[in-house]
Amino acid sequence: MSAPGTTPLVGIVMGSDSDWPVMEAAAEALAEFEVPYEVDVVSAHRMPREMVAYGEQAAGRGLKAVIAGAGGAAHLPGMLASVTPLPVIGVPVPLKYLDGMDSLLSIVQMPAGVPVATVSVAGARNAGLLAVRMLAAHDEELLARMRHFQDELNEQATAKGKRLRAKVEGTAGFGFGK
Ligand SMILES: Nc1c(C(=O)O)ncn1[C@@H]1O[C@H](COP(=O)(O)O)[C@@H](O)[C@H]1O
Repeated sequence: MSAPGTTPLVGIVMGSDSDWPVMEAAAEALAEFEVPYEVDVVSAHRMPREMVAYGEQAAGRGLKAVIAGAGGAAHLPGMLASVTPLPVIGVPVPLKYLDGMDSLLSIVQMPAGVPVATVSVAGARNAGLLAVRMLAAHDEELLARMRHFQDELNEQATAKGKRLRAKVEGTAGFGFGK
């Protein structure tokens, strides 16, 4: 899936459609920055030949980064990283057992030479934002939008401090955000 008439720049893939409720946040982050993306199910375990083909063709199709999410024995991100020269961002998807620790450790502990940028368990939004930053390194307009986004985060955090001080002290007391 990608917006009509646009070439996807980021591929969001996952081991199963059951990962979508977690992975959707990556798509939302990319959409906020109007970065075209595609989504698909690509499992290293269940469809290894298609997984290899996806990884091998990703750069040639114009993708600049791949976000790969999987749960349990999450080999998908690492296997994709082994067949594409593109940056791969891994999202550990938490399942019913082990709270995502299994996915996290499967993704994060890659052998030297095959990097996967692992985000937190269920951290798909950060995966999307990291992909935006990667693209922004070569795109001044996107860089400006990321700076604006960071300024907004700063304002929101400052407002939280102000609200908390007002609640605890009765008035907005001393603080950085005063
Ligand atoms: N970890 C992997 C891989 C893989 O790494 O290739 N393929 C599927 N899966 C994971 O299996 C879980 C259960 O999948 P089902 O819900 O389809 O049974 C999902 O979280 C998926 O990412």
